[in-house]
Amino acid sequence: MSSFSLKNGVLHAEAVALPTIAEQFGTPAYVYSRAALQGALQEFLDVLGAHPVGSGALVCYAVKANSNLAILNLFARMGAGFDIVSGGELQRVLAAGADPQKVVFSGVGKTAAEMKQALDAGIFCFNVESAPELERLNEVAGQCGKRAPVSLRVNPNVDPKTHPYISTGLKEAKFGVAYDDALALYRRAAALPNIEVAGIDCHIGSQLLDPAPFVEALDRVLALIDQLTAEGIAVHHLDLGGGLGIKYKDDQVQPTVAAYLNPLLDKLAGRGLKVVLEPGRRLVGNAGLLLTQVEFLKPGEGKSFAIIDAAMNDLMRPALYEAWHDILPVTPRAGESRAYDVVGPVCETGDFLGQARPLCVEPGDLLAVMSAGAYGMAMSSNYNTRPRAVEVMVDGEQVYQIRRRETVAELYAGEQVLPA
Ligand SMILES: Cc1ncc(COP(=O)(O)O)c(C=O)c1O
Ligand SMILES: N[C@@H](CCCC[NH3+])C(=O)O
Repeated sequence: MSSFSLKNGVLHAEAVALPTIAEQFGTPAYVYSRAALQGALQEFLDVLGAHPVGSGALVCYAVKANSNLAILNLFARMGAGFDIVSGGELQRVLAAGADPQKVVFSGVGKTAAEMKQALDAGIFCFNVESAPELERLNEVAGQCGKRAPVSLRVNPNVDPKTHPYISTGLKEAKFGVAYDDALALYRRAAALPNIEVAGIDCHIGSQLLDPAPFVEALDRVLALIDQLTAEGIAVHHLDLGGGLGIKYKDDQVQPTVAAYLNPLLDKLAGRGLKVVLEPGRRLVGNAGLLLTQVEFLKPGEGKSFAIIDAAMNDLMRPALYEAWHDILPVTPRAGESRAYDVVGPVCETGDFLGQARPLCVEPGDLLAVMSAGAYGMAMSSNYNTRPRAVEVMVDGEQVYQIRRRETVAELYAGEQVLPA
């Protein structure tokens, strides 16, 4: 299912031609498809709904992947919960209409203020990532006169076989509690007066295209659950994290949600655990593209550059991870193509969105940087005093602006010069 396709030689988002969007909103622009967003979440809901273990499961969208209110609101309306990693994200999801009882709070550095904020909101669970965090949470909950529901994020030491920068479940990662320490920390949690052991959590990394490591991680977590049960420490839910990958490149195969989830759900039969999932990228990644215009061409002997009006500040994944995003001409030309490095105006050699891409383009042409819905806008910055791009959502023939383009004045509005 692609919501972005060529119609009469022009790339469309659903029923809307991308040049129309460029004319109305300018470039660079993030363009999302409502149908693709909802379809991606629905795939999870369908698989869960069809499995006996999946009823009562909670899909907590990982807000970090794309935190636009309109997207959060769409997911909330479909019954999703949210996985947050900051007080800011909590405020966002509540503003978007989230049910706090469907919010889980992950992250290695929760401040006391963030803990209080989440306790006051009445979130579903804190995914605790270290011993000192557990102690702090106990203290803050005591001050608030509450008991904090807790899962320990257990690090199963499984290799997710993904990019090292986005793998999180290995022993050497900063995330989670080491597998071998988890039992002792659960004992401590069970003994603390203001902590209520609620569940267990694990997340092994991002952009996994092979479901096997998820199964391996689950086996390790289940062994731990058995040890906990033997000690009389009951966990009621199992949070399997996010991490399911998407297809960025033609030669990649994107596993179906069923292929990923069913083997996991099968293993949980008869255990009576509520399942929680935290997908991020999979729900939004292929539902968004970055629309940009070619400013100049710099053909050369060695390298040729297509200089576009989007840059690493808009989409930093290529610069940060050498991540590959498909770059498509919006109105493909007939003619000979040349290998271009597609680069932005930012003053960094690493400011590229693609390298050696065969393209037949002219200045003024529009390009679509595909699969940019996840960790695109969310990781954008104002480097080089570049206002962040506009975001629009296409729904059939309608286009809605869901975040306006920033103005330069907004970028320095909080700054102040010294008195004369
Ligand atoms: C704790 C946690 N949950 C969920 C996610 C979402 O991951 P993804 O976007 O790969 O599904 C992440 C990011 O890797 C994470 O750190
Ligand atoms: N930002 C990363 C993924 C990090 C996942 C968050 N733990 C990416 O763009 O691929």
